[in-house]
Amino acid sequence: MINFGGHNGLVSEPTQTDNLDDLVVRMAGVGVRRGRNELLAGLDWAVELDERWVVLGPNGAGKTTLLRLAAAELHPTTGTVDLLGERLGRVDIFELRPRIGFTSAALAARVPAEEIVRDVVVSAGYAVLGRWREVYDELDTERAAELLGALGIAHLAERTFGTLSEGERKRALIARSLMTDPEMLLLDEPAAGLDLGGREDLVARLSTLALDPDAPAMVLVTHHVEEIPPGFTHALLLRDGRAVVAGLIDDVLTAENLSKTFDQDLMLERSGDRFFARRR
Ligand SMILES: Nc1ncnc2c1ncn2[C@@H]1O[C@H](COP(=O)(O)OP(=O)(O)OP(=O)(O)O)[C@@H](O)[C@H]1O
Repeated sequence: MINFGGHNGLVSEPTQTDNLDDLVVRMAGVGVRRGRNELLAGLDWAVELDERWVVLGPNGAGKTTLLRLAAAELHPTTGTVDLLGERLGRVDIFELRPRIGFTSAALAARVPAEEIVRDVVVSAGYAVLGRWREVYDELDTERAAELLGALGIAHLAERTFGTLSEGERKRALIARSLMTDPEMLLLDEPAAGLDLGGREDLVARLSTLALDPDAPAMVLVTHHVEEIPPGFTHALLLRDGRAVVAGLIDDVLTAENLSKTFDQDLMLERSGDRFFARRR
């Protein structure tokens, strides 16, 4: 079990009046435009502290753009984005970012191949990447070891990042994203490129995390319903930069909604707490 420092425990029992304090993401009327392209449009979305969201949609739907907004990497062209109670545009993003864990293929590509895995993880606490000559605090080094253990790759701590398999890299970067004990964890296609065993292992580990009441709020982007870890509570389906539907996973994940989102006649099956989809 990972020690999350208990920041969730500091929050008082939610009541109707302080519900707003529990919002880790609030987007209102959000649009992102680049030239003539509307990457996102008219998006209203809120994520609460104890929620685990999956964002599903076809290629080009705007999923990564949405996650980059939630990671304070991007500003909206229209509308407002509040993250952890702070309004984007009014807050110092360098203070905000350590409170948000983020993994993506873009981040993986920026890790120098010769970086030692333990340093990839521990350097997150210092908001750096590829600066392995930092002198790290012993407690931070211990936490990095604990996180690598929780993700099943403690034995790879001394290896260089470049020698890891795709699946091992993903796990190392998830460990890194948890290093700062973030209040929100954003995962952009964490299972992309993994073989069946690697995917199943990652889904199981993310499920353990999702079911841990002390874990941060989570948002996971994927193209595949098979990659939804048990314990995820909500889903947002995106198509052409717009929300098709959003809400509790059991209400949102239907064959009809998936068919609308992916513009195909799809069947959806549920086996236990996992989902499977195919063309009708
Ligand atoms: N800087 C840009 N200028 C113009 N168009 C852009 C820019 N960045 C992204 N886009 C377009 O915006 C759309 C949404 O991109 P985004 O990466 O958010 O989609 P996605 O749902 O994550 O896609 P994928 O599943 O393929 O990763 C795409 O059509 C993309 O080509």
